[in-house]
Amino acid sequence: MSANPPLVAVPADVRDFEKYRWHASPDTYLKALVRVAGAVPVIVPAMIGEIDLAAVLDRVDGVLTTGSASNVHPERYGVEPSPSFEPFDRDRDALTDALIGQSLARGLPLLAICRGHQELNVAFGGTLQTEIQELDGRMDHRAITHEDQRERYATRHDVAVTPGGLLASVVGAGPIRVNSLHRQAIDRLGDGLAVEATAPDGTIEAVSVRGAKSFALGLQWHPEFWAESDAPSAAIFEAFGAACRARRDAGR
Ligand SMILES: N[C@@H](CCC(=O)NCCCC(=O)O)C(=O)O
Repeated sequence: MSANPPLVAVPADVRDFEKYRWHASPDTYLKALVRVAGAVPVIVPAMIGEIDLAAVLDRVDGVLTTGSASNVHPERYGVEPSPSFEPFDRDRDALTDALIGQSLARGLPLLAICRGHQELNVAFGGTLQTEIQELDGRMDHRAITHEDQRERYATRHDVAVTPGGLLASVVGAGPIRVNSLHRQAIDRLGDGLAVEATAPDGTIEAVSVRGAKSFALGLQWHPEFWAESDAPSAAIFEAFGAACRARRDAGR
């Protein structure tokens, strides 16, 4: 561990188990931040309204929003809720919406993964589709059923990388092979976002924030899972870590 590592805020998911309510994040994201980005994650409880988020953002050098089995509540993008959009985590929705807006306004680096990528689109006024595997011409982007997470997170399809974009500057011209564990996807792209990668069925797989003051990338896939062994996944976490170090060096 290097001296004075950058600190990265990670919004917690809220889960009920073992008779307690937990505010927690999967360790795959935390390990990729520590081991590949060279950063220290700081898990932020999903208690917006009770915590001073500005005071947290004063002290961190970047934000990473994780994937999750829960979905952004459709009311956030103007769609009537129905069971096909469940499960929800409305406390996380509220936290990530504020974190994304405030971190970008401050010029903090942002890496938004899977649910986080969908949250980024909604934060910019975009919408999501649910059960995309049931739509004409679309692939099945869901995880396979398997006990072994390495099988669930095995790479499934290529993505075409937009030439000249932020992602291309990190992973090269592509295409790159990615994993896929989602049933929702971007429908209408948020104003102010740029498409950075697409799947063969047209699914928007990566976005960046136009005119962002720092690194700001959303990815529908999961580079965290293979960040220690897959070159494009490592490059993404290394680039995010470098942006966080630059932010730290510039003064919080
Ligand atoms: N719930 C959303 C986002 C998908 C996501 O973040 N997946 C993370 C992995 C969850 C798992 O272990 O299956 C969607 O389904 O689109």
